[in-house]
Amino acid sequence: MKPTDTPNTQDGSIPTPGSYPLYEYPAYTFDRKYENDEFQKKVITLDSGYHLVLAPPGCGKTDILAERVVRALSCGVSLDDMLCLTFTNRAARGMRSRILERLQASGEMSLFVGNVHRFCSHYLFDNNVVARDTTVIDEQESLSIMASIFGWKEGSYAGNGYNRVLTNAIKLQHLGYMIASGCPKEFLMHTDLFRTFDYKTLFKLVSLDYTMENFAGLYTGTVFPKVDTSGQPSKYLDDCLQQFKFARKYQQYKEERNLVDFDDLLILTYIHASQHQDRLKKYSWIQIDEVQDLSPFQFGIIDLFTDHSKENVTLYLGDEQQAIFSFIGAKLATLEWLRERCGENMHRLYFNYRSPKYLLDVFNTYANMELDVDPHFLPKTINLTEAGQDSLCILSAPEKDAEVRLVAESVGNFCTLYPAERVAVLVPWNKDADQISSVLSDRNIPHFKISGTDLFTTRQAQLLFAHLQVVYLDSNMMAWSKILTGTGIFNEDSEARRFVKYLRDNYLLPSDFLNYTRSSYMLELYRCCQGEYVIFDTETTGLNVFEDDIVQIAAIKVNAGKITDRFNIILHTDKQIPAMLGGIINPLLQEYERAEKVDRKTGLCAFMDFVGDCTLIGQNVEYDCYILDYNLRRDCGDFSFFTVHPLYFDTLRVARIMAPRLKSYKLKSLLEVFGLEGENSHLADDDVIATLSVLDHFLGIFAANMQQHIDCLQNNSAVAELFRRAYADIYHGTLSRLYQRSFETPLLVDELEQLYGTFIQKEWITANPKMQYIFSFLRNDVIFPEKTPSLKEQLSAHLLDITTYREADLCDSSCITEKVFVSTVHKAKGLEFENVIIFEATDGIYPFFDKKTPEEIRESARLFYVAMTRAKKRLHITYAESVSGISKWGNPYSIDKEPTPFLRHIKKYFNF
Ligand SMILES: Nc1ncnc2c1ncn2[C@@H]1O[C@H](COP(=O)(O)OP(=O)(O)OP(=O)(O)O)[C@@H](O)[C@H]1O
Repeated sequence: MKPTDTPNTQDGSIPTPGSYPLYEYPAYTFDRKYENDEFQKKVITLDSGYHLVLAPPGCGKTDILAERVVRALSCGVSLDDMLCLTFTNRAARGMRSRILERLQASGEMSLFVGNVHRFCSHYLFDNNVVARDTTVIDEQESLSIMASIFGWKEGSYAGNGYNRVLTNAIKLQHLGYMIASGCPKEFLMHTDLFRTFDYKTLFKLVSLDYTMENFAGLYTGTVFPKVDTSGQPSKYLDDCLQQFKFARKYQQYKEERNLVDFDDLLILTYIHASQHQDRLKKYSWIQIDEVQDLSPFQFGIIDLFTDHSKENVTLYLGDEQQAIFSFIGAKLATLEWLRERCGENMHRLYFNYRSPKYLLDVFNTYANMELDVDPHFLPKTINLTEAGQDSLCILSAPEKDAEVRLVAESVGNFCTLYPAERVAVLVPWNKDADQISSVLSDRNIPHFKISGTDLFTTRQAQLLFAHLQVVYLDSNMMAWSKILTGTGIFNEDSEARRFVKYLRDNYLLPSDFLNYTRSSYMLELYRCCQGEYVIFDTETTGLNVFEDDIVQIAAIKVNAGKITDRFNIILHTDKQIPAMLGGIINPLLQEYERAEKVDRKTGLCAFMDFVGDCTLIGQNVEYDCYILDYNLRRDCGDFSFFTVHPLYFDTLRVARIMAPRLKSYKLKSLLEVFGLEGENSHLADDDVIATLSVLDHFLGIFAANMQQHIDCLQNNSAVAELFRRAYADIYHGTLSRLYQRSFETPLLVDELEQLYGTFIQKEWITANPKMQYIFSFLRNDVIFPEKTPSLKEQLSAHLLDITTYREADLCDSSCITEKVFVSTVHKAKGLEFENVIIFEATDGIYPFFDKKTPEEIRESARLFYVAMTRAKKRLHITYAESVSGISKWGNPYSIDKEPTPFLRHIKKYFNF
C-alpha cells in the first residue's frame, strides 16, 4: 500500500455511511432515482486538481461520471471544455445516455465522450493531419494487407502461427515508426517484441551496434545490415530482416492508399500534437474511466490535451483489481504514476450497490485473500437480503461436455424460475462460447452470444457498410475493394485492392465503370470544358439543403477557357443570415445589407435563364444543386432542377480524383497548395473565379495524362462491363434516395435492410439472422430521424461510428431482448447480470496453464474477480473433473482436473 493510499477518513478508521460532512451543490440537485452516498458526492463535486478515484466493482463509478458532467454544467463549465474518456464505445454510449437522461434531453450533445482512439481519430481529421480521404482500417484489414505483403494467399494464414508472424510485423511497423519519430521510450508500444525476438543477436550478426538509432534505421531502410554471406545462411536472420522490410512496406502501403490503422490513430496524434503544443485545444475539465486499462502511451496523449493550469480538474477513475487488459498494452505501473501525480487527492468509494451482502462477502474475502486488498478498502452494502438455496453454488461435472450440459441446465432453471432476470454465462475462450451457444440453441433457449467473429466484422455487415461508404464518398478505396470482392468481380481482397490502386493511379474510380460506358468522369468533364459551361456558387442562410435559403448566386459563363458572361445577384430572404462563418464574421451579412435585393422567384428564374442549357460546374456543387432544387420548388412552383440539369461537375470531386492525398479539399487550401490565382472570400462572385483556377489546373494535368487514362479504361472494359451489370442498379438506387427524408423512420436502416435482402438474393452473402441486431440497434439506439431525416444526413452523422461498432456495443442496448448472454469475461467487463454462471473454473484455465509469472497469475486472479463481481443476485461456478480427448498421436486420453485454486478462500460460502 502506498503512503498516500489511506482510507478516506481523517483518523484512518473505516468509514460508515453518514460519517461525512455533506458537500455544497450550487444550483444543482440530485434529482434522480436514488441519493448518492457521501463518498460518491465528494467525488462528484471535485472541481480542481488531479484526483484518483479507486473503487471496487459495483460502487457506482459509471454513474458518478455522468453525474459529474451534469453538475459541472450547472456550475457553468462549457461542454466544449469537457473531455470524457471511456474504455469502450459501449461505456461511452452508456455515459452519454445517462447524461441525457439526467438533463432530460434527447439526441445529440456537443460533449466528447468516447475512447482514446475515437478522440484521436477526430483530432486527426479535424486538424487535417491525415489526408482528407483517409480510411481507418481494422485488425482484419491490417492482417489481410500484411498477408499480401508477405505474398500469402487470402485465408491461408488464419488460425495458426502465421497469424502471429503477420501481427508481429504489424507491431514492428508501429514500434519502428515510433522510435524513428523520436517518441519517448516510456511511451513505446509493442515493446514485447524486444522479448519475443533476440534483436541483440540479430544486430551482432549484421555488424550493427544495438542502438535505438540503428533499430529505427533498419526499419526506415536508412541503415544497411552487413550480412555475412560466406557462412551458413541463417533462417532466423533472414526472417528478422524480412520483418523489418515488410514492416516498412506496410507503412508505405498505407501511405500510398490513405489508410491508417488503430495504432496509427494514437501515434500520429501524439506526434502531431506534441509538435503543435502552442496551438492545441486544451481541456480544463477531464475525466477518464477505467484508468487501470490504459497504456502509458494513451496517458501521454491525454496529457498533451490537458490544461495543466491550476484551474483544471482531471479525474482518473478505475479499479486496479479489475486490470485485465495487459495484452493490449495496459500497465498497472501507470496507476503508480497517477498516484504520484495525484498525491493526497486519492479517493475511494465504499458502498456496493450491485450485490447483496452474501455475494459481497464472497467478493471481499476474495479481494482480501487472493488480491491482497487492504480490508479498509473493501466495500460494504446495506442490502442484507438472505441468500437462497440457489444463490451461491459450485457445480462439478465428470468431464467438459457434461459441464456444458450442466450449464445449459442451470440456464434453463434460471429462465424458468426468474423469467424477468438476466443470466450471463461467462467463459474463458470464444470456442467455449460457441459450444455453449450451440447446446442452448438445441434446447431452444434464446440467447445472445458476444464472442467469436464479431457480428460487425462478418462478411454480411462489411459488404453492407462498404456499400454505404462508397455511396457516401466514392474515393474510399478500401470500401471499393470490398465491393469488388463482395460482388464476385475479384476473388481476393488483395487483388481488388491492387486493381483499385491501379485505377486511381490513372485518375479513375470504380464508380466510373458504373456511371459510364467506355468513358469516365474526367473524360466527360474534359469534353464538356471544350465547349460552353457555367461555373456557379451560392451563399446560403445555412447548410440544410431542404430548408435554408439561397441568398447570393454568382456565376460565370466560360467558353473554351474564356469568360464570356457574368451573373451575380443577392436574393431577398426572410431567414436569418448567420453572423459567423467558420470562425470569421460572415461577409455575406455586409454584402446583403449593401446590395439591392432581388425578389426570390425573379432572381432564381433569372439564374436559370443565364445557365440555359450549359453544363454546370462548381466546388462542392452537389450541395449547391440540391439547395437550388429545393429553393426552386419552394419559390418557383413545382420546378425540378434535376430534370433540366441532370448533369453537373464538381471540382471537389475532380480534386479528389486528381490529387487523392490532400489533407483538405477546401477551395482555400487548393489555391494555396497549388499556388493558384484567386481568392476564397466566402462570397460567391470571388469563389467562382477561384473555382475556375482550380478547374483549369486539374484539366491541364489530366490532358497531359489522358492517353494513359483512356488506355486503362479500354484495357479494363470487360471488368467494367461485369461490374456494371452486377452492381450499377444497386449503387444508383441508393444514390437516388440520398436526399429523401423521413421524420418517422431512419432511412439508413430501411436502406440497409432492403440491401441485405438484395445481396442475399444475388448470393453475394448468406443470410445471418444476427444481422437483425445491427438493424434494430441502429434503428432504436443510434439514429434519430427527427434530427437527421435524410439518408445523406444520417450517413454524414453516423457512418464513421457504424463502421467501428463492435458486438459488445450492443449489450445494454434495447436491441437485445434476450435474457441470456454468453460472453467471454473480457467482453463482459462493466456489465451486470442478476445471475452469473462462470464456466470452466478449472485449474489450468484460472490461472491459464501458460501463465507462469506472479504478475500473470495475479492478472488471472483479477479476471476471475471481474467474472464473479458481475453478479447481482446469484453466482454459480462450474468445473469439469477431467478432460479427455485424442492426442496428436491418435491416442485417447483423460486427465483429472482440479477446480481453480482461486476458490480456496471462498468455497466455504458456496453450496456444492
Ligand atoms: N447511490 C446509489 N444508490 C443506489 N444505487 C446505486 C448508487 N450508485 C450506483 N448505484 C447502482 O449500482 C449499480 C452499480 O453501479 P456501476 O455500474 O456504476 O458500478 P461500477 O463501479 O461502474 O462497477 P464496475 O466497476 O463493476 O463496472 C448500478 O446499477 C447503479 O445504478
